[in-house]
Amino acid sequence: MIGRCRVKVCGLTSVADALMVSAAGADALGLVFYPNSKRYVSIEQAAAICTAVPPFVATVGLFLDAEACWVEQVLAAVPLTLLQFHGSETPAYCAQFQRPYIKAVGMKGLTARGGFAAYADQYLDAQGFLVDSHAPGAAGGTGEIFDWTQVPQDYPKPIILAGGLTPDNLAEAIRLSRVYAVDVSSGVEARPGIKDAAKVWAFIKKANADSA
Ligand SMILES: O=C(O)c1ccccc1N[C@@H]1O[C@H](COP(=O)(O)O)[C@@H](O)[C@H]1O
Repeated sequence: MIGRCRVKVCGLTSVADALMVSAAGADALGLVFYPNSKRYVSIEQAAAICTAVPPFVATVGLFLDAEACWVEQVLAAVPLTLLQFHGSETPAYCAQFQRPYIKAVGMKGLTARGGFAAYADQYLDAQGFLVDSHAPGAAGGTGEIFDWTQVPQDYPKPIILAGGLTPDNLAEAIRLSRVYAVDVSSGVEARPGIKDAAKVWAFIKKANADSA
């Protein structure tokens, strides 16, 4: 990692939380379009959030093994900057929307760094890879950490670290992983889908202090 570690805060469900997280200095906000999630947002809520966020804060739509027509429906109504595919979506599936995207990679079981590269290399047009704690092929968003020393160090595309990050463990996570960005959801919540302002500010302050 060179320079500041960027921060994505995921699982926003209200305009008020989106504005608070933006004011705290987040680079990106995540909106979960996976209907089984406790952080699921409707198209109407998501459109209101995207309209309200200030310039230069990216909006990221998270999908998990969604029907392509659901992704298209969201894209038609919500001005998203980036897509995040968090399931077992194939490279062809991810590419079909012709939008910038990141692919989540489950690190559990991918113990060798070569395993990561063999998987990630298939997604030729991905903008980057989000490494999370789930097993390959399993659903992510478990709130668990994994062995941060296994985060790929020399992969040629940006790596985003996710999974169980909190204001308390972030410094160690950044030190060991040296990633381009971190992504947090449950670690800065008061309860699922509702962010805790003090935790959000503490998390972003730590990210700024412990990178560069
Ligand atoms: O947030 C969810 O509900 C979710 C559901 C299904 C897949 C991913 C989900 N969230 C993403 O999971 C990682 C880790 O989150 P956490 O910080 O451990 O709670 C992150 O990328 C979230 O965006």
